[in-house]
Amino acid sequence: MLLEVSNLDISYGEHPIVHDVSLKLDSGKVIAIVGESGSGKTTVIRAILGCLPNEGHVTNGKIVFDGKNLLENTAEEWRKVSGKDITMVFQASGSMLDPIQKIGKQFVEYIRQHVDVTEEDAYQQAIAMLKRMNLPNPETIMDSFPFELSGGMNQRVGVAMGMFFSPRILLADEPTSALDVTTQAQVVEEMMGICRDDGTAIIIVTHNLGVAAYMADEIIVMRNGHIVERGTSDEIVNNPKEDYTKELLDAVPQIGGLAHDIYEAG
Ligand SMILES: Nc1ncnc2c1ncn2[C@@H]1O[C@H](COP(=O)(O)OP(=O)(O)OP(=O)(O)O)[C@@H](O)[C@H]1O
Repeated sequence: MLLEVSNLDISYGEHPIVHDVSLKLDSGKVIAIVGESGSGKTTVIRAILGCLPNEGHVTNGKIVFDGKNLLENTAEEWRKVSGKDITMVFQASGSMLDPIQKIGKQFVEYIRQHVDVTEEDAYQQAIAMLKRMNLPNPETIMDSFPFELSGGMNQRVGVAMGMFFSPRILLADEPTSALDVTTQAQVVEEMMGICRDDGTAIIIVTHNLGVAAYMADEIIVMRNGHIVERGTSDEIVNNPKEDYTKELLDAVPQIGGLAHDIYEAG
């Protein structure tokens, strides 16, 4: 088992937010965590990456990655794992990219933080990764500021950085939410293609049950910090047990009528 999260409780300050969350993830598999805003989805994946905000802390449970409980990691051990073995693509790619630095400078620095390569090598490798994300004219992109690119392009840059080290686990926090439906589908497709090639496992956090059903082997439904239902995409979309899950499915028109169609297509 690549990742095993058991009985995780998380608080912000004195307030318990996430209760008794468990999940198991094998290499190459995809789990989607869905649920309404504030249900605790992002908090769970931030805990897995060891990047809860200051006041956030795990109060109970284990996060075992590759046989080791990450919660016992020293700061140095976390640094080695996060950004390389476990990476995160953020909601708005903008939040990952510095708005006042060119993409190329950021990408090259990111690479050189983790591996000892020359600037030129890092540059060439970054270009190759942008090509894998189907970005046209990667040299021009490297020479651009984030605000000079479209949302879809920034998103692809974020995914390219997140995938650069062929992480064992990619944590994707609504990686497509800022994009229109067609671009969403393309970016998801590209991200999954690279993950399949590299054997990367994914945990994706999303409001979009269409995206979840299309991508995921397992869907976990969260509400108020609790897991209320879980199952295969087929089970959740075609045979939901909980009223809450049914409500999320009923919201499908709001997500473009995609859930069923996309699942059938997938
Ligand atoms: N830094 C923080 N300090 C205090 N409370 C927080 C903090 N971040 C999140 N929370 C609270 O934790 C709860 C869960 O938030 P979280 O962001 O994990 O939910 P989410 O399901 O990912 O929501 P969304 O879909 O809107 O991103 C919310 O009630 C939120 O107000």
